[in-house]
Amino acid sequence: MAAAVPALPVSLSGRFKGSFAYFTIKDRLPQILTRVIDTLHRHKNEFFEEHGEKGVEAEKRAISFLSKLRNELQTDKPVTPLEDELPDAALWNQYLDYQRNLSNGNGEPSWFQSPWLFVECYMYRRIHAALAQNPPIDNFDVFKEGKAQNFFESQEAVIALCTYFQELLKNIKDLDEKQLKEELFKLLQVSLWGNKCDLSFSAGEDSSQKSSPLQSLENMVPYILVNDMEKVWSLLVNAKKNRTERSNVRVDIILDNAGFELVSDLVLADFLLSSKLADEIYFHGKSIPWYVSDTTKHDFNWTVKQLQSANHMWMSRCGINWEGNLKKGVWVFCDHMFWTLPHDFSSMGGVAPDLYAELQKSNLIFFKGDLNYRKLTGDRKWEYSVPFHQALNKFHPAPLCSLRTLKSDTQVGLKPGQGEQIQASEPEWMVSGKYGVVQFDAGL
Ligand SMILES: O=P(O)(O)OC[C@@]1(O)O[C@H](CO)[C@@H](O)[C@@H]1O
Ligand SMILES: [Mn+2]
Repeated sequence: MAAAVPALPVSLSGRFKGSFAYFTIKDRLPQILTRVIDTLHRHKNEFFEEHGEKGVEAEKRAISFLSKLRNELQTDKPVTPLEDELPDAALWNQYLDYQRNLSNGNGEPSWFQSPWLFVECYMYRRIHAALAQNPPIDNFDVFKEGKAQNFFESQEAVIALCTYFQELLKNIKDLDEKQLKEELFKLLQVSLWGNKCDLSFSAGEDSSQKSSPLQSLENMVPYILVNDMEKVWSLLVNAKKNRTERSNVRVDIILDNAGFELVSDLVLADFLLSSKLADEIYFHGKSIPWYVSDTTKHDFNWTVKQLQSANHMWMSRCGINWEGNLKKGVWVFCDHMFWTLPHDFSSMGGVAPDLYAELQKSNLIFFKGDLNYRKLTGDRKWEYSVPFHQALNKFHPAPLCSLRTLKSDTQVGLKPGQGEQIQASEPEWMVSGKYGVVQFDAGL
């Protein structure tokens, strides 16, 4: 007889009063909406100058749509179908129907009763609709200023990282395997801790990298709760050894935040190419503004341009090399609608088979950040010691590795008792961003 498939644990949700999801929906999401409304107010003159009265009217309509949204959220109203005609609207509405069926007559899906992942994604999709439906301001990214500010405030850390990296490049050809591995580990950690710098967590408050990103790495090792860096190294070294002329080693990076985190990911990607551990890197960003600080194509290109034209030799050297990588096609930026749908990744094969097939071509996929971790593991109340492979729930396009600082209360793959022990002395350990994981799954 086939072994019974264990039922999935319940989804995190605002219905659990006092949980992190509850506080996020109650406090942080309305705060984010208020900031978005303020941003539009502040740009009123600009809209007028650019588009005349039409621009101001569009701004007013967007603001009233967003105020209505904030009210629906705060009074726990049912989640309503999307009424716009954007390309993903039908998929969203199908997903809402699916949630209706799940609630099994227990009322309509609503902000505090439905899964947190669903309603939080839905809020960002409605913010997008507020703008996209209102030309001529339909291309305005309400989060752009914050992302740029985060980048500029991290300037010193960016300089420190670019300088370190350009020094490293000078003698990268002479490094033996042990030294290469050490450098990989350093840059993996910089990219991991770079994930502290997201803006939805702080509801848009300053969250830039102030100190040198390389200095304190050693002191932070004890905070890496699952550390699979050795596995990442073995995979890359073996892929390199087995590589033939026709089989390139391909690494994919599912990006998270713009600002310092993105720079740390680009440095990691450059290292993988320059060390010949990989031949090509595919970056995956968001096709609409998302979770305040996530990287869109515009943010990606803007960042490379900023580095290129920086008034600092090593920063601009990085930017010039990266632009070159994009031109040569050894770096590729992609976006896909799936990344901004509410589905967790176990449904990618069904909902976005083209994206799943694309990821299957990869030798190794890095998933950056907390939201990607939530989507990898379905955003559920897992026991801490459940194996990562099990929580992935059949999502295995290729070997993958999550680089994530803990900013939401879900975590798997810990040793028995490990989570409980930290919980006893630090009740905020899962949501403070102080802990991180480098968590690998080999796939099949
Ligand atoms: O994915 P990221 O940028 O690391 O984090 C996104 C995030 O701040 O947004 C949610 C809170 O609203 C949490 O899941 C998470 O902490
Ligand atoms: Mn993010």
